[in-house]
Amino acid sequence: MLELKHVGKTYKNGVNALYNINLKIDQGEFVYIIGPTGSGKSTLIKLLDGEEIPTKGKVEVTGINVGKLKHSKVPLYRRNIGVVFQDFRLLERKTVFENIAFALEVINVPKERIRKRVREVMNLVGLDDKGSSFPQELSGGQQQRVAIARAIANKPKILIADEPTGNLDPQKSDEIMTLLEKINREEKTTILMVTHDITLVNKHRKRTIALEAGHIVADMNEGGYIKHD
Ligand SMILES: Nc1ncnc2c1ncn2[C@@H]1O[C@H](COP(=O)(O)OP(=O)(O)OP(=O)(O)O)[C@@H](O)[C@H]1O
Repeated sequence: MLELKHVGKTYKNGVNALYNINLKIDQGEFVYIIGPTGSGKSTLIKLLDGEEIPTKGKVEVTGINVGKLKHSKVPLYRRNIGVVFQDFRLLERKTVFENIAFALEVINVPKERIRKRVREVMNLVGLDDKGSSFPQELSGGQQQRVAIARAIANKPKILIADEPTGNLDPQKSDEIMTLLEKINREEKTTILMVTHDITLVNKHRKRTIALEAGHIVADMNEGGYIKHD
């Protein structure tokens, strides 16, 4: 479902961010991407969502050659991918319900379907009773749940979670992991999670891809990565 073949990325300023990356991720996998700062994790994600174009090789996602997509086709392609960030990025003036609904409104989903799906994902993330709350009225963990609900509302094939637990305490981080595992299981979403949280990686063991200075230095099926930045 996702394949990188001999992918290299050199930015315009001459920085080499990735070298000869070969990687295959199957539908339904849950994969961690770890590595020290500057190792190329964000670049890898940007190549997947079409924000950046590889300077070498081929990035293929759901059969689409992402690096060759026309600019005008990128928004439609991105509907395949949901993204969650460390800092939640919710719309402060909209309620929880509206935040999630908005993601569907912008892609012209009919109103009735929006209502149904928003209720469904609010239930999935355990926030049935928070529809009319505003983001500031929620805890960090709850805000991240809303961001996750919004990211999966249109049933993307891939969910990219970029340090989703970076702003949360260990217990809340654990709960978010459990939620992501449930989404992976129930919605069959392929999940790529970038993280610095080695405790989580060691506790919720999964395939773990480690980057260092633009190279894949390890790809471990059962995780259990013990190394410090
Ligand atoms: N837009 C850009 N232009 C030029 N160089 C860039 C750009 N984005 C990233 N880089 C460089 O590419 C390399 C990889 O950066 P990247 O952001 O992918 O690392 P990262 O692993 O995501 O780091 P972090 O954990 O700090 O987010 C770094 O040397 C960085 O300075």
